[in-house]
Amino acid sequence: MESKISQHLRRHITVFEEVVLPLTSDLAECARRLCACLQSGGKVLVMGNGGSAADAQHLAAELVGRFLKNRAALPAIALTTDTSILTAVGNDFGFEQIFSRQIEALANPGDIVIGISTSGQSPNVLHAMKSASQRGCSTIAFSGRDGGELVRQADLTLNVAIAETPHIQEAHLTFIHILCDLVETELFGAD
Ligand SMILES: O=C(CO)[C@@H](O)[C@H](O)[C@H](O)[C@H](O)COP(=O)(O)O
Ligand SMILES: [Zn+2]
Repeated sequence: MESKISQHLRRHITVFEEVVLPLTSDLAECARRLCACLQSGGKVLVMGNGGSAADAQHLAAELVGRFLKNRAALPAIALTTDTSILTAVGNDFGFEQIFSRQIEALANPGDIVIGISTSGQSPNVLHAMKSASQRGCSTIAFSGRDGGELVRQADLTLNVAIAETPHIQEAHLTFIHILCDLVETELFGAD
């Protein structure tokens, strides 16, 4: 058991050193776009499946509530939480439309739409990113492996180019914390 634990932790460290650290300037660009969007009255819409749905909710919670600072609420919506919408749209229109339908209902030009997918191939995320672009939103992908179709659709991509889903997800969660930290500091100042 101990060897399995150290194996996971060693791989985590390697991934962060070799794959995540080189994404520093992309993360900074992502933070700049989020700040510009929020400063001009836009909002953030975020989605993903499974563990990435949890990540989407984590990001929205830290923007609406707080990351570390007590400050004004920031507008962010996870498209993964309303089970009535998800079941009605999934049942009546198809699972690939559960996020795109909400984009059609909620997204305005200038909003940022973030799609989180470790494979970059989930049809419901791809469909929503397409709808977002058509509505004049800026799109950001958190992806993995070769980025899949998602990176071809997104305006900006943070791709964790490894094969293991759990390690990709661990990197995505770190992106979320770094971005919340940068947005909070840029918009509300360092303490
Ligand atoms: O968390 C995990 C595996 O670590 C799973 O729940 C995983 O998120 C699900 O299989 C998702 O459906 C995968 O979707 P995606 O990341 O390829 O878009
Ligand atoms: Zn997981």
